[in-house]
Amino acid sequence: MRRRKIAVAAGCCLAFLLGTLLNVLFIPGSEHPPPPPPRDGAPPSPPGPPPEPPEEEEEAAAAAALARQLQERYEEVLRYRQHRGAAAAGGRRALRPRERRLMDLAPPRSSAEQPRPGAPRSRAAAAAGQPRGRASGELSLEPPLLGCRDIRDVSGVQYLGSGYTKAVYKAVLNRSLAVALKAVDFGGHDVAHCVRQFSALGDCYRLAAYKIVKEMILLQRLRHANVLQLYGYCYQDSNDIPDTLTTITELGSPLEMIQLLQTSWEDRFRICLSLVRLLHYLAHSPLGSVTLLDFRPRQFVIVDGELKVTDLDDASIEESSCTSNSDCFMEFPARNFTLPCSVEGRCQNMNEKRNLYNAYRFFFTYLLPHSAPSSLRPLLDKIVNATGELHWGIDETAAQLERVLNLYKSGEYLQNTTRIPKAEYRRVPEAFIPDENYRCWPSYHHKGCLLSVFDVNEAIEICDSYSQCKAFVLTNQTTWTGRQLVFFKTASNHIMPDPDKITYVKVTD
Ligand SMILES: Nc1ncnc2c1ncn2[C@@H]1O[C@H](COP(=O)(O)OP(=O)(O)OP(=O)(O)O)[C@@H](O)[C@H]1O
Repeated sequence: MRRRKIAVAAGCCLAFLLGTLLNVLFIPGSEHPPPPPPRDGAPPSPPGPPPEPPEEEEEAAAAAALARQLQERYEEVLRYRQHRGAAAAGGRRALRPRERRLMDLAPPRSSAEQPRPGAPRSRAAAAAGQPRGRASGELSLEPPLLGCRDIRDVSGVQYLGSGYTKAVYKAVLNRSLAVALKAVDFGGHDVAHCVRQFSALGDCYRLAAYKIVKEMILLQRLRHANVLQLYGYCYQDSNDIPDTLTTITELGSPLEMIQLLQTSWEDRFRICLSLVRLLHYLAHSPLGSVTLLDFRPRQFVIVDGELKVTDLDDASIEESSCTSNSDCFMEFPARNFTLPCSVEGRCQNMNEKRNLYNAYRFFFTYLLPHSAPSSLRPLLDKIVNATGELHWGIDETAAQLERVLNLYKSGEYLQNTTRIPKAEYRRVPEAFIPDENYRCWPSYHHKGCLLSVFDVNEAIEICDSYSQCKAFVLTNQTTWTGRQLVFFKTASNHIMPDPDKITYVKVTD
């Protein structure tokens, strides 16, 4: 079972986090980075010297444990950097300078892997502007790549959030581009816990920074509309630690479930659809089937109404090995599943199914059926039930959600409903009613009743069903599905000219 993460209370650590980040951001990187500090986690000495006193033995054991963890994280990062096929076929190839830099956090194992003292620090940045071909195993950050110089003079720095390992800030670059800056949270649980255990800030920083390197590699390799975009990165010395890493990514807003529950079905459906498109991509990704081991809503952000995954440090491509079905046991708080063990000794589609069940329990049950158009309810209920029972894989689930989208966009979902208007309406072209608003739910406008409709008949149907509705105004604005936004009004006493709008006034009740 995965460890339970402890959220860092934003307020209490804000000052410290901000200080840390500002240090990271504003201490200019030297052109010649110092060699890495000596590792605290040196392996225990080979047999020969006289036995050490117990305290020193304990220290050596702790150092060895930390070195092991560093080595494991380093190897994990390598696995993600190298394409699976390439790793199996060709072994390791020489690293290009930019990749070299990314792997500078590696625990040195041989002289060949040691970061070279005196190597120009700005190498990665200098190479950054040049396009690179995409080869398997390559971490090529394509232009426009942002780097240290871009975040040296930022404005509007604002704390956004933090978790177990990282702290995230909003910043405006060049007074124009708002981005998210992510760095290891020195005050976070991960570093604090490690320092308590090993008293080695430098190596504890590195251990945590591997998570950012892994995330950065995955953001780079998993290219999809619902994966947050990586804009660049910066290595700078900070807090006596050389080469602290800050990533620069697309900015989103944290996903607030309570807020989402108050939005229109159309917008909630968009979140579910973007999640399913993401999971479909992850199941068939260039790295193999990727599972998100930490699937809480806080691992996602919203960008222009679309859901995007931001936290990838807990993503995994390992498919569990098995000798029998009982090895393929998936445990969730309210349900357990046993998946079949394939003849190749792998739990079949476990990564995909884990994602899907988490999508069901964290998203679909809350967001999909609630206040959906009544004719779509049976299909939506079927999707919720099938994913809750893991009867479908991601391909079928994605196909069914796309079907819902088509029914909704094409207006086909309205065909089964009886559409006989109760009242008569007078059409007033190029006209608008500025006031006479009433509130309704879920409205796109906080003061008035602004809803999306497929066509004028649907608007009439809505106005007929509200006793306070006496008129409505078709705007020239549309939602993400192309539906028209309509203001519903309590009266039509003041009609104003507006070339982009059409008003309909109820003439009989
Ligand atoms: N690009 C972004 N735009 C806006 N907010 C973001 C962005 N990336 C992350 N956040 C916010 O910052 C928080 C912490 O980021 P992240 O999840 O990467 O850190 P973490 O330490 O791995 O967290 P956890 O322990 O929950 O896994 C997130 O919960 C999210 O709300």
